[in-house]
Amino acid sequence: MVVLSATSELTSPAFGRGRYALTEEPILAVDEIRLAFKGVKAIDGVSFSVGRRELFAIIGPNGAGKTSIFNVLSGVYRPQSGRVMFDGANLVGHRPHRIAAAGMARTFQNVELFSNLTVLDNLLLGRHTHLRYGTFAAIAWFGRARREELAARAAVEDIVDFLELQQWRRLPVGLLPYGVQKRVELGRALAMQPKLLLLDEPVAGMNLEETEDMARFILDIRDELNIPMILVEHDMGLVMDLADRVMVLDFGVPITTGVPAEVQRNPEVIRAYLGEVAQN
Ligand SMILES: Nc1ncnc2c1ncn2[C@@H]1O[C@H](COP(=O)(O)OP(=O)(O)OP(=O)(O)O)[C@@H](O)[C@H]1O
Repeated sequence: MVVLSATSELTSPAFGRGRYALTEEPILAVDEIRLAFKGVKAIDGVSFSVGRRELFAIIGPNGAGKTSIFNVLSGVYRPQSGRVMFDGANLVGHRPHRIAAAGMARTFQNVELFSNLTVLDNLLLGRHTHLRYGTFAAIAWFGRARREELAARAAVEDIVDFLELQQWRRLPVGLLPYGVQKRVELGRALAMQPKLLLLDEPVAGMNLEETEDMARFILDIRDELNIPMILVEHDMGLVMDLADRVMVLDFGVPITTGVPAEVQRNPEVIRAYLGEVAQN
């Protein structure tokens, strides 16, 4: 597995002021969001921002509010208060499909693909948010419809190459090993040409080899495709190796946010989270 040292990158001239340079407007700025379910405070005043080249991780014990944050960002839940500025616009109150079309793509804890469709068709469905032709043009198959369809197919083939899915491209997704299905799901999110990618436990249930492959693809997405990401993941080794910064949540409240080396040393984090893991 590639091991990144976020601290050395921050001081490296190659990254200037770091991946979350304050001079650059962040792709995402979350301001004081709160969400409660019948008195249960799932998110209790959370603020953070994500830089345009950053891999930002959110960790915390079960029930800390990680998935709820993803659900607020992607429009599944509407927070009772707070703002979610995405590329300069407040997303609160927008429906999930509008947020996806604005450039926020998401993968899920459980594989959510059409298992009877091939890898290529699943990826083409991800691309669907970018097709702008109407029904008449689609039926007549001319002009813009044809051009856009050809562009979509070319983009999907690029993703197949990038994620090394060639050998499975014409097979139904349901027949593929779990680790490959998770990769196809990642591909479908990439097909949306996202400005920000939300990865919800991308290596959950994977064996070591599949985890290492996924870690490599995540780094390539950041470094070659220049797509910023938010990673929610229970695999601490993966988070500490990959993330530029980590936010630690406990009971819906951030305990700390910083580069992995700092976060790992924070006594409150050790007590609230890492300590708990160490005892298990
Ligand atoms: N739809 C819901 N209705 C009621 N309570 C909910 C709902 N969704 C989440 N919660 C509660 O909100 C809190 C945060 O849950 P959330 O799923 O966001 O945590 P998490 O950090 O993602 O946990 P895990 O690591 O187990 O996935 C928990 O107390 C949970 O029970």
